[in-house]
Amino acid sequence: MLLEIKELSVKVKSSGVKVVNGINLSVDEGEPLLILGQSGSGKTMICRTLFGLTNRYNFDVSGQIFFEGKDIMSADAKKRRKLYGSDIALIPQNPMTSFDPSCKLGNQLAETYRIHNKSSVKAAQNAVFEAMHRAGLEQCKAIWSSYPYMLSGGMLQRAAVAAAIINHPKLIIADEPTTALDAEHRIAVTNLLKGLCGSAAVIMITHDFAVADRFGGYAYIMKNGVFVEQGNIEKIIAAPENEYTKELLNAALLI
Ligand SMILES: Nc1ncnc2c1ncn2[C@@H]1O[C@H](COP(=O)(O)OP(=O)(O)OP(=O)(O)O)[C@@H](O)[C@H]1O
Repeated sequence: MLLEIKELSVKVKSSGVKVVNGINLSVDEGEPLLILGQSGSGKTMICRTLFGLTNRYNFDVSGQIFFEGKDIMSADAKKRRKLYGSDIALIPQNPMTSFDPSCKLGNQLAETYRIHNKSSVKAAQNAVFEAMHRAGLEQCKAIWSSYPYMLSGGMLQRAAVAAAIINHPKLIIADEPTTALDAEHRIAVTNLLKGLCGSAAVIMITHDFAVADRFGGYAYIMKNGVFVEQGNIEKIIAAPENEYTKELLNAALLI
């Protein structure tokens, strides 16, 4: 087992609302996993908790998150910093806001590599080109010298994938990575992430059943902070059991 989440809850202190309410989830090495649900169901909050991004002044977090058998929620900040960006990587929703607009992409990717590896500038550059290549980016030298605004949304999301895979993570969490993309790039980025499974476990967070269907694997359907249905995505799409899943599927067919 690579990742195991046990009885995870996140309560908003000001309102007392549990936006994540006692969820359990596990993922094995190299496996794809889906978390599906409408906007506001709590998908991103799981992600934020995994990365230690739930501010303790605003949220009460309880439960356990084990990565390779070790509880990362009780690990000290130094150990967690070592994990994030190396063994556990995030692909954020909007590539336009995930990079520093004032810094060339090559330098940003090289920095991601050098934070976790003591390396020469040349070795970092090679690692960047290799990651760009694996993320399906061509003309790596031109992209290295580009600022984020110079790339299309699809290319920039591939650059975000390159940043995520540059340190060969064991777990990639992709938080709605296709939402900001047009249909063609949605398919390409979904295929790209699917292709990374095997070398890494990939958790795909999405509200899009077409993306989920293409990605495949075991799926958790989330509503109001709880998982209302889980199982293989093909089976869920063919014969959803929960009313909410049926509503989501019907809505997807209407779009
Ligand atoms: N800083 C915050 N303070 C209070 N409530 C919050 C805060 N951030 C998120 N929430 C609430 O937590 C719930 C879950 O939000 P979350 O962002 O996890 O949803 P989501 O399923 O990822 O939606 P989306 O697909 O739109 O990203 C929502 O009801 C949201 O209003």
